[in-house]
Amino acid sequence: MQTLRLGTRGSPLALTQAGLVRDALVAAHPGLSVEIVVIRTTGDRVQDRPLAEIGGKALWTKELDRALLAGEIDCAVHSMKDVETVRPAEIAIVAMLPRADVRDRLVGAVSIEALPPGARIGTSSPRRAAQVRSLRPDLSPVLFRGNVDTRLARLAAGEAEATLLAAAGLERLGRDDVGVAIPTTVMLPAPAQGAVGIECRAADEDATRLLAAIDDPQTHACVRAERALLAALVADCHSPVAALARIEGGVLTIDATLYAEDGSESVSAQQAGAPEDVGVSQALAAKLLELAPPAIRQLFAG
Ligand SMILES: NCc1[nH]cc(CCC(=O)O)c1CC(=O)O
Repeated sequence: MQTLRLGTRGSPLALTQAGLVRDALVAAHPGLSVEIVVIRTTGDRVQDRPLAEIGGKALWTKELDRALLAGEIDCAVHSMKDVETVRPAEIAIVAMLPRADVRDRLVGAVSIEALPPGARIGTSSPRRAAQVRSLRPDLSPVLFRGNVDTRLARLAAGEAEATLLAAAGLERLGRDDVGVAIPTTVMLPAPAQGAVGIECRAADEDATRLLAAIDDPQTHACVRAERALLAALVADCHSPVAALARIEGGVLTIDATLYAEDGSESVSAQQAGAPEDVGVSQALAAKLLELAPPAIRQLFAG
């Protein structure tokens, strides 16, 4: 019997997502054995500082990349939202599970408008901080890191009046009773939010074939377009950028908003085209940068 070693981070959400991938693989390939291998990452170790300070990039992927390239695992599961835009050439993103709810959930109030004046919002996301301040300049973002349970505990301990969490993570942890979903028209999500991706070594034909069977092409095309936008903006998961693609009638439409860090300014645009055409995202990036005031433009495109 063939065994596939599936690398993952060790957080409760990562382990749940790895379980979903294993179940999908076993359903697609009866007789395949999938071994889940937990790899500890820098992002999991250091929880008390903003991500950008710890060295910024590759916090969640570096150790998994190393294990993959060293042959200790055959594939790696990631929340696509946390995967850097530029990946090593030897590693290929082969498959994505069907996307979960892409929205953010507000925990602590029924809506952003309902929050008391000056309320503290626990988040470590520059996007969420800018978005709440663009909606309510009186609100004050405070640094909140750690996994979902840690953040909810810090909220319960009174360290903030509210926090924002991805609906996808809450749902996968069976916590969809927590908070209220904010419509994407009010708060556009992070690029790739709600998508779980699986990578393998680009040269590994066996793993590529096994993983291809569980790929959701619609999710993959939308997330590819959102990531191509980040690449064209020279942005990453620490940039105040929101983007969401959808496919309807064979046409991919992508919406995006760039923010000034304090949320005082923002610029939004939309672009549509063929799902496989990265030119759609590149055209959108060009449009956004052209419309952006200097305070926003300086944050992007290098
Ligand atoms: N950066 C942390 C992170 N990465 C992926 C998710 C949730 C799951 C997802 O968006 O796919 C979260 C937590 C959150 O934003 O609430």
